[in-house]
Amino acid sequence: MILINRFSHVQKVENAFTSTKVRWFSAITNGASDTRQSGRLRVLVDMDGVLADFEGGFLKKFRAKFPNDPYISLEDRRGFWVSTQYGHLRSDLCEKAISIWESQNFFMELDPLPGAVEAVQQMSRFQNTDVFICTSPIKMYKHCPYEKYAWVDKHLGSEFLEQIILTRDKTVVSADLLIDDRPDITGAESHPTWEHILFSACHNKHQQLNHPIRRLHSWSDNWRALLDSKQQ
Ligand SMILES: Cc1cn([C@H]2C[C@H](O)[C@@H](COP(=O)(O)O)O2)c(=O)[nH]c1=O
Ligand SMILES: [Mg+2]
Repeated sequence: MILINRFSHVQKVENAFTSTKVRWFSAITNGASDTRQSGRLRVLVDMDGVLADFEGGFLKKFRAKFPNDPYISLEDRRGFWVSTQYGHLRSDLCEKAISIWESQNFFMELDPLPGAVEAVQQMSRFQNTDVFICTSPIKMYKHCPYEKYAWVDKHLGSEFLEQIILTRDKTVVSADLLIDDRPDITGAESHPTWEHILFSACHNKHQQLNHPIRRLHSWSDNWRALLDSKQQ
């Protein structure tokens, strides 16, 4: 009898855990209708290249660490992957580039992009609007995930630590808008719920996109109008 009772207790805990997991999972993966039904607008804001100056920080540290090697100015940057373009410049530069963002303090010391902190703070104070910072960590996890949290704490405040989503697949996160500088955002979900707003960056500003996509040219651009356009 005691054994049976113990078993049923374990079962209950397991069932509760499973149903919590299912609810949590569906909250993350369900369609836009969920966020709109709640009457709230959900906005995902990318970090590298949107809030934090990844490209500027990279170039400064690359030139300091490898002063005798060639580099690519921000004017000449093309394509999302810095490592790929440096690899084309000279094959050993790909690894050297990677060593920069794998170093301690790289992510922590990135400067905020002009107007980024103010825009996100204002956006998060809008009525019926939830803002999340949605960012992909590098696979070398020794410093990057910690430093991304520390960066948000430093520049946006500890209350924003609740709003961080670290994922290497943004397509499975449900929202109305994703503001991101990467032109091709793909993943397990072929029909993400969000509309991708391409944030202009040195690497994408010349790019002609073959699918219709709205751009935000900088944080001085009219991001409020983009949010308004998604309000029901
Ligand atoms: C340019 C570049 C970036 N990465 C890494 C650095 C960041 O962790 C992610 C980009 O994240 P986001 O959320 O899409 O902004 O990618 C990289 O590994 N190699 C590169 O060349
Ligand atoms: Mg980015």
